[in-house]
Amino acid sequence: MNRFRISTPEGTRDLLFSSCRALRQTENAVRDALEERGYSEIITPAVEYYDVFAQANPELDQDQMLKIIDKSGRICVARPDNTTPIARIAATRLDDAALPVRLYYSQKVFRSVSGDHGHKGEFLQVGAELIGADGLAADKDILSAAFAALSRTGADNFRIELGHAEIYKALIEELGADAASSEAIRRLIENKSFAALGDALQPFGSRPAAKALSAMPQLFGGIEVLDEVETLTGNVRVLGAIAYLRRLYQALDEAGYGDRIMIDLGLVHEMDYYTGIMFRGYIGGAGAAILAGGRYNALCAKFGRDLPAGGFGIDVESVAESLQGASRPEVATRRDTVRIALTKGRLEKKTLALLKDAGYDISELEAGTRKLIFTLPDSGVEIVLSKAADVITYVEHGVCDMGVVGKDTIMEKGGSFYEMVDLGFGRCRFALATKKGKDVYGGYKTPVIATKYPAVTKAFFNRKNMDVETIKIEGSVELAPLLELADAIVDIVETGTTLKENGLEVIEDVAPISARVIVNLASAKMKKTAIQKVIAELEKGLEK
Ligand SMILES: Nc1ncnc2c1ncn2[C@@H]1O[C@H](COP(=O)(O)OP(=O)(O)OP(=O)(O)O)[C@@H](O)[C@H]1O
Ligand SMILES: O=P(O)(O)OC[C@H]1O[C@H](OP(=O)(O)OP(=O)(O)O)[C@H](O)[C@@H]1O
Repeated sequence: MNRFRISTPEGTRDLLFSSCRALRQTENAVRDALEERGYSEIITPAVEYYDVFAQANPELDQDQMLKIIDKSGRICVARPDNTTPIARIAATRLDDAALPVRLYYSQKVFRSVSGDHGHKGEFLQVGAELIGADGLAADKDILSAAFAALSRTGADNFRIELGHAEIYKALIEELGADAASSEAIRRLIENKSFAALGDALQPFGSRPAAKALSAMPQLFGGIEVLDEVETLTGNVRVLGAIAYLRRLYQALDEAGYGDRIMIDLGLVHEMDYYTGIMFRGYIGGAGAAILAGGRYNALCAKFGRDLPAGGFGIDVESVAESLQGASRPEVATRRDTVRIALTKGRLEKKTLALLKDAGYDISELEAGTRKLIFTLPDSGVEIVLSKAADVITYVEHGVCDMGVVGKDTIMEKGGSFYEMVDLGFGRCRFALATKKGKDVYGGYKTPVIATKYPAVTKAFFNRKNMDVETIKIEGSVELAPLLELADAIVDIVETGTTLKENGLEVIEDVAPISARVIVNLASAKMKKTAIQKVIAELEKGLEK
């Protein structure tokens, strides 16, 4: 263990001096705002039984829970979420308390993260829960607390967006899709993948629910979005949810928060958890939501007491970091710039040609220098050149607002971002290939598959219910079966020339590939107009 004596575990870090002061200042501001609104603090154990989270909140990914085995062999987890233990307490220890009860917490949550991604494995959350109350007044109470808490931190550029769980639920039920298609459609709405969503809804023809669902990824922005949806569907549950959001907006506007409210009707994650309004908060300089909350009327019942409830949690560390950075001049510039990460190599030329067609001055990029960051004159656009996987990293962390990257890299690396446009160039495919005439599936031996894309390969064979052994190869993967290291390969095939010239052949196609535009989750909201403009210009170039 000597090796690890000077480092901290993946996703954790020490905070010293000014960072501590900034964090505590933000934390205390949020706490004060909640105390003033009548919320009382509770503290729950840092370690709880796994069952608390597994049964109550199946949305929490068990891979991401940091597990600990106690002396009796029972599985415990470092608290991955603050709301679930509070629901446990509300349903059990507070059964004779007068309702509603307003609770708040200021404590860490923990996640098991893999190395080198820069994802946090522990963060301090301050949040509030209003338990035993339902309806407009209760939702207004919770959201007002969220607005008041963020205002109290001194942040001047934050927004909270509202959505409603009922909208997707009602439309997908009206559509009558099976469970697998419903989940595929939900994912595409969540990722704002307009084009792919259109394809997934194709089999449902011109059904009104299909039309309304296909518009969902685009239904975000100001309050006018609510008018739009009313022209798209006559579904009474959806119209009820829209009318409710309108009333809630009005109530919050009267309380002085109208300017800070955005709408996103494509908020569809954690569907079985949220039962009514859902909301997310964003702040300039943070690449992800810094606040998340909503109504979860079914949670307390999982602990034996049926109580309506709603609440939110704020990632105070990200808020503090954003506030600390806000005074730097480059941060102010970033607010008005759209920074695009381009994949160097095959995809670069075509993307630059599209930008040039759209009227951007790319002469500095054409000059063939070794520079990596370019400001396109008089456009508010910056270009960053990077390797494919890094495009995702930069966009995910919000240091670039958008990126152009192949679907192959997206499938292999995953991550949290919107995949907004299929640019249609850089076309190729993932395929399973082997030496001519070889039977990869024959016999009882576990097949060995060489690939640059182990995650894609495992997912492919998983869908086939087959166990394979993968070996990661960095390039010219075709060598592996020729050298008898592997039975087959999963690799990119474009013309098929490389396979042919090496005596290999495709056994099966795995997935089609093309270049995609990805957008950072916070930038999509905070810089919507500027980003939509760039996207529209790229798309216009494609039509030519
Ligand atoms: N024949 C092809 N081989 C590989 N990628 C292709 C091909 N045709 C299109 N592409 C797309 O181009 C993207 C970039 O490919 P490129 O080879 O330029 O980068 P890379 O594979 O990351 O680089 P390197 O070859 O240096 O590892 C791929 O991610 C893929 O989406
Ligand atoms: O079907 P084709 O048109 O022959 O193209 C496919 C080949 O191109 C890619 O390799 P690349 O040239 O990027 O080299 P790499 O293997 O080092 O990534 C891919 O990995 C295949 O080897």
